[in-house]
Amino acid sequence: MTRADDIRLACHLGVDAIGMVFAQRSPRRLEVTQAASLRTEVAAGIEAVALFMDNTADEVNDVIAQARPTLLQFHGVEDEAFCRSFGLPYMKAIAMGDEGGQVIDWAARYPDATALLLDSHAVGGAGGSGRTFDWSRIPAQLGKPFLLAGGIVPDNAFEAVSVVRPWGVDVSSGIESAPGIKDAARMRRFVEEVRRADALRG
Ligand SMILES: O=C(O)c1ccccc1N[C@@H]1O[C@H](COP(=O)(O)O)[C@@H](O)[C@H]1O
Repeated sequence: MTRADDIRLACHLGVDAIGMVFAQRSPRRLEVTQAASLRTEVAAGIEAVALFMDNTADEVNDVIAQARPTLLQFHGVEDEAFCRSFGLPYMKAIAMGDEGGQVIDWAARYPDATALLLDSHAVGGAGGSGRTFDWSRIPAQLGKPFLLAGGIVPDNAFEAVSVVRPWGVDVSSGIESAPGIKDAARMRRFVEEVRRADALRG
C-alpha cells in the first residue's frame, strides 16, 4: 500500500497483513522514508510485510532498519540463504506462471520459509500483474502454509478461498483503481467475500 488512508481502512477491515513494495520497477515502489512514515499507520498485531524482488542485502537491511517490517516477502530469484539471512520470518513467492516448473521442487528450496506465496508470474517475472494461474496445479501436500496470489479480485475471492483453501489470499491490483491506489469499495468487498468463504469452510 502507498497511502495512509488505505492502510487505515485495511486495518479497520481486520486484514492480517499489509504490504509495502520495494521491488525496483514496481509502480507501487516506496522510498524507504515514505515506508517508515506509512509504517506508523499499521495497527498492532497486523503484519507489516516488506516485498522485495532481487534487491541487494543493503537495501533490505535499510528497509528493515527504517520501516521495521515484521515479515519479508521475496519475489525474485533470492535463494534460501539470502532470504533467511535477515533474521526475520519470510515468505517466498513461487512462480506458478511457468508451466514447466515443479512446484514441490521449488518449495523444497526454502525450508525456513514461514509460508510460500503462490503467484502467477513466470520465473524471473514480476508479480502484481492481476493474472490468475491454473489453481489445479497446486499440489495437495506442499508441506507448508501458503498464500494464494495472482489475479484475486472481489469477484473470485470467494471461489479462490472455497476451492483452493489457502492459509491466506494476497491481493494487490484486484483492489486498485490505479497501480498503488487502493479502492475502498473494492477493498471492503474483497474482505467480505473472503469472510463469507471462511464462514462456510468449517
Ligand atoms: O505489486 C507489485 O508491484 C509487485 C512487484 C513485484 C513483485 C510482486 C508484486 N506484487 C505482488 O504480486 C502478487 C499478485 O498481485 P496481483 O493481486 O495479481 O496484482 C501479490 O503478492 C503482490 O503483493
